[in-house]
Order: sequence, then C-alpha cells, then structure tokens
Amino acid sequence: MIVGILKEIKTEENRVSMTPAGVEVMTAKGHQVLVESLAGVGSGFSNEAYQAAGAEIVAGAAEVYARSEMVMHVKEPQPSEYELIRPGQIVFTYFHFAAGEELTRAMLKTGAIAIAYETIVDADNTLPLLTPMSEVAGRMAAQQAAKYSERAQGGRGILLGGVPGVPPANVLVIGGGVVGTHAAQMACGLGAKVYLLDTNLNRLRHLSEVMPKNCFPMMSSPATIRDLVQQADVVIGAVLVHGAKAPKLVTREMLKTMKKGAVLVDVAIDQGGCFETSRPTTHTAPTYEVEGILHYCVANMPGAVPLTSTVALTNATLPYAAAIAAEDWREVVRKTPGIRAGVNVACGKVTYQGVAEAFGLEYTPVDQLLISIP
Ligand SMILES: NC(=O)C1=CN([C@@H]2O[C@H](COP(=O)(O)OP(=O)(O)OC[C@H]3O[C@@H](n4cnc5c(N)ncnc54)[C@H](O)[C@@H]3O)[C@@H](O)[C@H]2O)C=CC1
Ligand SMILES: CC(=O)C(=O)O
Ligand SMILES: [Mg+2]
Repeated sequence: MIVGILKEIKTEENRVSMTPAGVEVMTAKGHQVLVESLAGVGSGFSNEAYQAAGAEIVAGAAEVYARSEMVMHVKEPQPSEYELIRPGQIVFTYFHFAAGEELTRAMLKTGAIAIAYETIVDADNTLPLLTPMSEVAGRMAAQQAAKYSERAQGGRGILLGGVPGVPPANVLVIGGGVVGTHAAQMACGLGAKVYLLDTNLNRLRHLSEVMPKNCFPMMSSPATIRDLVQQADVVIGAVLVHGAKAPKLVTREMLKTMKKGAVLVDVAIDQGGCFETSRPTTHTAPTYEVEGILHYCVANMPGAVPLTSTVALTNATLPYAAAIAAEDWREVVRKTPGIRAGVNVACGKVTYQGVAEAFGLEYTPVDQLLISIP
C-alpha cells in the first residue's frame, strides 16, 4: 500500500504520525511510504532520516493526498485539506468527531474512510491508541495546573505541594481513567491533596489500592462535584464516554462558588469539554477567565512535548497502521472488531453511534455498510 505521512498544520502541533523507525518497519513489509517534506522536524526527525528509512520525501500535502491510499495524521484534517481527500481513501488519525460537526459533515462529503485512533478498542475495551496521549496529557495537566496557579500566570499564587507549615493545594480530578490517574499521580508527587472521582466502582477499588496516600478516590456524583469544587485550587476534567460528547459536570453556577484564581484544566475538551464554560484554546493562547476562574482547554496538549509524544504515539499506532495497510480495509474491518470500532465515517455514512447522536445524523453500523458495498 502507498501510505502518506502528512505534516501537522494545527496551531503549535509539532508531532508527526510516524517516526523514521516506523517507516523502516512499514517499508520492510513492502509498503511505499511518502513523507511530506519537513513533517518530522518539530519532533526532531529530518527529511534525511526518513529517506534513510526508505521513505520518499514529497513536496506538499496535495501530492501526499493525491498519491496515497492511506494518509496518516496526528490531529484531524484542517479545512484547507478537505478538498484534497479522495473517495475511498483511508484517513487514519485522531478525529474526535463528536466535538466537530463541521469536520463530520466535511468527512461525510469526501466519501473517505475515517478511522479514528481514539475509538479503536482492544480486547479489554480499553483504547490503545488514545492511551499514550492520555498518559502525556494527564501528566501535563498537573504541570499546567502548577504553572497557572502562579500569580504571574493569573492564578491564586500557590504552590501545589505547599511547604512545611503551609498546607498543600486541593486538586480535584474528575475521571479516573488514563488521563485522570496520570494527572493525579503527578499532583500527588508534588504533594497536593488529590480527590479523584469516577463513576465506576471497580475502577475506584483499583485506584484505592494503587494510588498514593494523598489521593482520595471517590464516587463521582453531581453533589460530590458541587461540594469539592468549592474547596478546590485546581480542577482537572478527565472524563470520557467512548466516542461521545463529554458530559458537562461543572456548571457556570458552580464557578461562582469557587475560590477566585482557581485553575480549571479541561483535558476532555477534545470531546467537547466537561465544564459548561470550556471552549478549545491553543498552545499560543492557552487560557482565559470566566467568573474569576482560569480555564486551560488546549485540545492537543501532547503537541507541546513532541519529542516524547511522537515516539509514544508511533509505538502504539504502528501495529495498527501495518494491519490496515496489509489488505483491503473491508477485510481488515470484517475480521478485526477493535479496528472496526475505529471506523467513524465511511463512504458518506456515519458509522459510529455516538457521532450520529451528537448531530442528529443517520447511523449506519459498519457491518451494514459492508454488506451494501462490494
Ligand atoms: N486535550 C488533549 O490534548 C487530550 C485529551 N484527551 C482526552 O481526555 C479524555 C479522557 O481520556 P482517557 O483518560 O484516556 O479516558 P478513559 O476512558 O481512560 O477514562 C475516562 C474515565 O472517565 C470516567 N467517567 C465517565 N463519566 C464520568 C463522570 N460522570 N464522572 C467521573 N468519571 C466519569 C470513566 O469511568 C473512565 O474511568 C478524553 O476525552 C480524551 O480524548 C486525551 C489526550 C489528549
Ligand atoms: C488525543 C488527542 O487528541 C491528542 O493527543 O491531541
Ligand atoms: Mg486532543
């Protein structure tokens, strides 16, 4: 198969969807890999490194789209790319469709096969291609919370861990999955008092066993959130309902009860955000204030640490890219339920229920689509 690696064009996005080491694996399997010129520079990989791994360097995105059977990105295609995507072409990347109606409608129009990293599942129903970036974003969430708690950054002017004689900050993490656990571990490591909420009781049992003593796993409910936000210096939003729009768990009314200058980090922003007052921001302008509360809502947090993130991402995506490239996508999807769960939009149909529900669009299960196309 001809596989195209595109340069990321989202603001301050320095990751790339395949490392030279990944290209070497793909070319050894007999695939032709086209890499858009300078796609890897933000992650420390030169054109020469890709050429040495067997890739062909291609001048621009238009040629990559025109020649590739499958294109890979990190972030969702941007509007300037919609016209370049061809019917039947596989686009393999993070899409987060449930938070992007324009993107969903644009991908429907292309007739392409949109396989979303974030909804591919493995045997235990976890998300193998979301996990590595959730690990990065979770850890970063605690770092960003610490930074924006500084006075000069607009925060309350507190140190998350306190010092001897001065109590630590209260950190509330909503969602005890990958992001939440990594955020809580980092905040605990800094010495903060951390409340970690989830709705899954078995998950809470596990967290109670493995988390440090300054972490308090608790059942998530509107009442608990309403109480805990009042004491919080930092709130980190880390919930996910697979492929669906995030539930709004912290309301504008609740902000009025919070300490002025407290910091909200909404990691779930890529699925629409779990705070009523969240809207996506960029690394260039990451924060804004509502009701005296600082909001940090960057939808591509791992893009800020590309040397870590690109390698972590390729470690996870490469086996899936190789599996998809190995044969016709319909065959791959028929026999691999985990990859089938990644197909969100295909041949002009919405094939993921959460996305169809988010925008009132018709839902066509992948199995049904496969029957109707040759
Ligand atoms: N902004 C960014 O740059 C990035 C954002 N993300 C996003 O972070 C979010 C979380 O991802 P993961 O941790 O990997 O998901 P996950 O599936 O590992 O964890 C989500 C957790 O939320 C819990 N949950 C669901 N509803 C809840 C509620 N009402 N209250 C409390 N907990 C609830 C679930 O039980 C689950 O344990 C996703 O939206 C993901 O796309 C991930 C990476 C980067
Ligand atoms: C998960 C995701 O959207 C990101 O890493 O940017
Ligand atoms: Mg994101």
